[in-house]
Parts: sequence; structure tokens; C-alpha cells
Amino acid sequence: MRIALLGTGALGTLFGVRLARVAEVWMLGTWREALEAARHHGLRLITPQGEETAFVTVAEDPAEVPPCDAALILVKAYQTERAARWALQVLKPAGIALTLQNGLGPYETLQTVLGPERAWQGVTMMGATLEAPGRARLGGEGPIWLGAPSSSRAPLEPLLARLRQAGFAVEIREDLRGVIWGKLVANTAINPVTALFDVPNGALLERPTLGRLAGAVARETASVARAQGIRLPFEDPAAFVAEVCRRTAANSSSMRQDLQRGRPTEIDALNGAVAAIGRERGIPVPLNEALWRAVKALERKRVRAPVSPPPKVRAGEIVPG
Ligand SMILES: NC(=O)C1=CN([C@@H]2O[C@H](COP(=O)(O)OP(=O)(O)OC[C@H]3O[C@@H](n4cnc5c(N)ncnc54)[C@H](OP(=O)(O)O)[C@@H]3O)[C@@H](O)[C@H]2O)C=CC1
Ligand SMILES: CC(C)(CO)C(=O)C(=O)O
Repeated sequence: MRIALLGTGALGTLFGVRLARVAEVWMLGTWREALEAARHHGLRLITPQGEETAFVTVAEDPAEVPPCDAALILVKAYQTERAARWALQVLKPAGIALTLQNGLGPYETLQTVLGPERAWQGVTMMGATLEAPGRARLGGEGPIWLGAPSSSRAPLEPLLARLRQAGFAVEIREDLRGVIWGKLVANTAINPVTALFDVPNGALLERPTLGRLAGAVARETASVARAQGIRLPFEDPAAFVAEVCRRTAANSSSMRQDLQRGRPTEIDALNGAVAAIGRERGIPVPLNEALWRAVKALERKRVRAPVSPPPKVRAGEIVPG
């Protein structure tokens, strides 16, 4: 089976290392330093057991990639449209794409570009952090939940089998919405607050004002979910967020890391999207709206223009380091 990984970051590296054991993997992206690192030194994943290295084939031009059976979309939400178009270009006519991205919008974009029958969505509770181009640290194991009704799951089965063979704990959910919105409650509460106040997740437990703010955002996001008839996997959104902060106390949230690196954030697909749904449905969303605007303002100050690119990477032969 030939799998295209659209994404050269933390998740791309994690999935590349594990899937290379069981499939022919092509990694496509625009981040040349990561592609260069993967090409010369392999993709590297640091786990509690040590460091795993795997070689995949890399490309920055989808025209160089042979027809693939499946594509994994592992870019940030704002990069989805380009990644989806690349997936369309590299997939066989019956090939499928699966997004494991956070936030609202990426799956819909994938459906628009590929057609609903070829676009699949999942949620992963695994964590990975970038340490360097082509090198990620596993933050934690966890399931991958896939929304795949049994009536239409057949096209997804070969990819599911490879993911399981590669060691991923894949579980099927008939209805993913509760899981998606459950994660959204945590991300809309923790990510912008930790990014704006430049603190690790654990600070929301230690600083009562920040904790109360995150709890109030969690309740607001949960109210938008419930107004849509979505059953969340917890009763108390603020207690759930506090529990996530306890489990990830030492973590720097992905949004805080993005701003520290001068990279755009996923705020539009998180608080921006929740605020838009709230406004449409007449549900008060002042906190999501305010955090969205505040992070956008900080992004405008912090996000750097792309730095000059290193030499172009050619697809093809794998060159071990
Ligand atoms: N990391 C995690 O633990 C988890 C992440 N997710 C979600 O998965 C998606 C991907 O996340 P993640 O892999 O963490 O994202 P990263 O920020 O690590 O990478 C995303 C993309 O950003 C580009 N990129 C990253 N760093 C640089 C850089 N320094 N210079 C230039 N380009 C860069 C690459 O684009 P290109 O592909 O064009 O080369 C890369 O594919 C997101 O939606 C996230 O919310 C979900 C669960 C867990
Ligand atoms: C749950 C949390 C907040 C952990 O850091 C996360 O998913 C993120 O940082 O994006």
C-alpha cells in the first residue's frame, strides 16, 4: 500500500515513522528543512523507550509522487485547502483521504475538494511535539477515533488495517461529533489563554484568574455544542478542562508554541469557528469572540514572513544519512 502524508510537522513525523514499518510512505510538504532532514537523516521520533528512525520518500511537488492508495492530512487547519488539492492530485481514482486535524472546517474542505465519499475524519488523542525539522517527541499515546459508519466503511478498511499494524489504537465511532466537540472545548479554553498569557497548561490550575477564564470559555463552547444537539463526553466542561490541564501540566499548548515560533495559529478553526456558529444561532459567545480577536492581533505582530528557503529537495531516491 502506498500512503501519502500531507504534513511535515509533529504529527507527520510521528505517523511517518510508524507507517514506514508497514507501507510505502511518501511525505509531501512545503517545509524544506523538514523534507531535507527526512531525506538525509530519516524521520526521528523520540519515545520513552528511545529514538526510532525511519526513512520515507519526500517530495515538495505532488507531480513527482506515484499514485497513492490513501492520504493522511496532517497539516494545520489553515493549510488544509492546499493539502487537500495535493491529495486529490496524488491519489488513485478510488484513493481516500483521512484528516486527523483539530478544529472545525478541515473535514468540510476535504469533502469539497475530494468529494464526500473519499473524505474521512478522525480524532487522535496522541500527542507529539516538534523538536527540530524531521524530529518529534511523542507526548503521549492514545486512541484514534474514526467516524466511519459500518454501511460505508469498506474503502477505509485497507488504511485502518495498516494503521493498526503500525501500532495505532484505532477505534470506530458511529458518531464522532461528541468527540470532536469534546476536544474543541479543551482547545478553545486552553490554547488561546496559554498563548496570550505565555504560560504552560499547568498555570491554568495555579493562577485562579486564568483558571476561571478557561472554565468560562469551556462552558461557552459547550453551550454551542449542546445547542446543536451534540452530546459531550463529560458533564462539567470546566472540570474537564481542569483535568486536561492536570494531565498536560508541563505542556506548552500548540498555540503558544506556534506564536513563539512566529507561525500562524489554528485560532480561526477553534474559537473563530465556535464564535461564528454561536453568532449564527443567537448563542452568546463573547469569550470565544474576544479570544479569537486577541490571538489574531498577536498573530499579526508575531508571525514572520517565510525565511529564505534552503535548496530544493528532489523526490526519488532515499539517501540515508
Ligand atoms: N501535534 C499533536 O500532538 C496533535 C496535533 N493535532 C492536529 O494535527 C494537525 C497538525 O499538527 P502538528 O503536526 O502538530 O502541526 P505542526 O505545526 O507541527 O506542522 C504543521 C505544518 O506546518 C508546517 N510547518 C511546521 N513547522 C514549520 C516551520 N518551522 N517552517 C515552515 N513550515 C512549518 C508544515 O507544513 P508543510 O506540510 O506544508 O510542510 C507542517 O506540515 C493540526 O490540526 C493539529 O491541531 C491533533 C492531535 C495532536
Ligand atoms: C490539549 C492541548 C491543550 C494540550 O496541550 C492541545 O491539544 C494543544 O496544545 O493543542
